[in-house]
Amino acid sequence: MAFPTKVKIVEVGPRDGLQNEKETISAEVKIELVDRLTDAGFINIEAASFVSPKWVPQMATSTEVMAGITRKAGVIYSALTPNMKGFEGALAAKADEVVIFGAASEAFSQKNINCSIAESIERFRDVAQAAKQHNIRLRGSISCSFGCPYQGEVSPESVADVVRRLKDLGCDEIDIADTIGVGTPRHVQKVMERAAKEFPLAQLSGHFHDTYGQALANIYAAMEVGVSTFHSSVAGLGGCPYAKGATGNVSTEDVLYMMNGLGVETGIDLDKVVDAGQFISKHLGRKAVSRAGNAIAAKRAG
Ligand SMILES: CC(C)(COP(=O)([O-])OP(=O)([O-])OC[C@H]1O[C@@H](n2cnc3c(N)ncnc32)[C@H](O)[C@@H]1OP(=O)([O-])[O-])[C@@H](O)C(=O)NCCC(=O)NCCSC(=O)C[C@@](C)(O)CC(=O)[O-]
Repeated sequence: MAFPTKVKIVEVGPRDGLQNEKETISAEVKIELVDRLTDAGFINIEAASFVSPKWVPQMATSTEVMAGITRKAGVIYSALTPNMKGFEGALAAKADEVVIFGAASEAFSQKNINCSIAESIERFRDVAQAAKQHNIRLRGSISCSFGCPYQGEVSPESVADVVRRLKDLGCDEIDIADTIGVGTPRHVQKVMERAAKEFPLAQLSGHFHDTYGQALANIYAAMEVGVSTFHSSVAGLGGCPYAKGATGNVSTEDVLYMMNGLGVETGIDLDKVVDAGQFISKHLGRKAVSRAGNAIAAKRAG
């Protein structure tokens, strides 16, 4: 498989990045963040999550955020929808894509969405049908594809099994997620190649957290086997509420810096992403978790 010359970067900072923040972030700040990211050129931004506010309080403003953002034609604004209640919220908020999120680990499925993998697929079936009826794009996400904080090892076969089930539900894209950032490059290639036997490689994406500092290497390794869609988070925001110790997604600024150096097209303006990263980091009162973002900001400051 040829090394991609062009990649799609899905910006997940406004959802995955912010969902774990303890202090409530106002809808206005989230809206400004999404608008800055739209202006930077992303064609897919994960902006909201229609989950129980008791489970993830930070996402309770999702309706306001979706209503307040300035949408650009052609940009897909995605929202997480674990069940029909979530789907109804996303539909009312005019999400362009809904995300059903399961896991390759039974233990994580229980902790994250309070049901087994098989039960989750049944819940997702209704969401998938509704999404198709309303012509809304459907994405599936598979947590713990490289390891689980509760059960440890996760086999490529377990990932492939969930990929097959999500494919049967009609997903347009499927994310292979390293929730706790334990994957390493050869492992990533093995899992991606196995997943690609079940679902077209062009519609698979890599969602890497950088907990063990492997995310950029893992992205490069996934590109070597032909994966061309990746998730990242501005300023390296994030951490999963149900994966203790998990740090943020790989930082978007770092990914873009690497892609620019490789001459791989992204369509995204790195300088504007650095600005967005500095904006949200300032708001959160801490430094961005992005080597490239902080280096560029420091260079600009002289
Ligand atoms: C899935 C549920 C809802 C099941 O939770 P449950 O308790 O089993 O659900 P339930 O159907 O029994 O409902 C219980 C209560 O929740 C309400 N409820 C039920 N559904 C909704 C909804 N959609 N929106 C708002 N409220 C909802 C429902 O109305 C009821 O309210 P009550 O009567 O007690 O007042 C719950 O477990 C949940 O919300 N979990 C959140 C999980 C989550 O958001 N995790 C983080 C995102 S996943 C992630 O970050 C990983 C990813 C995608 O990034 C990839 C990776 O890196 O791994």
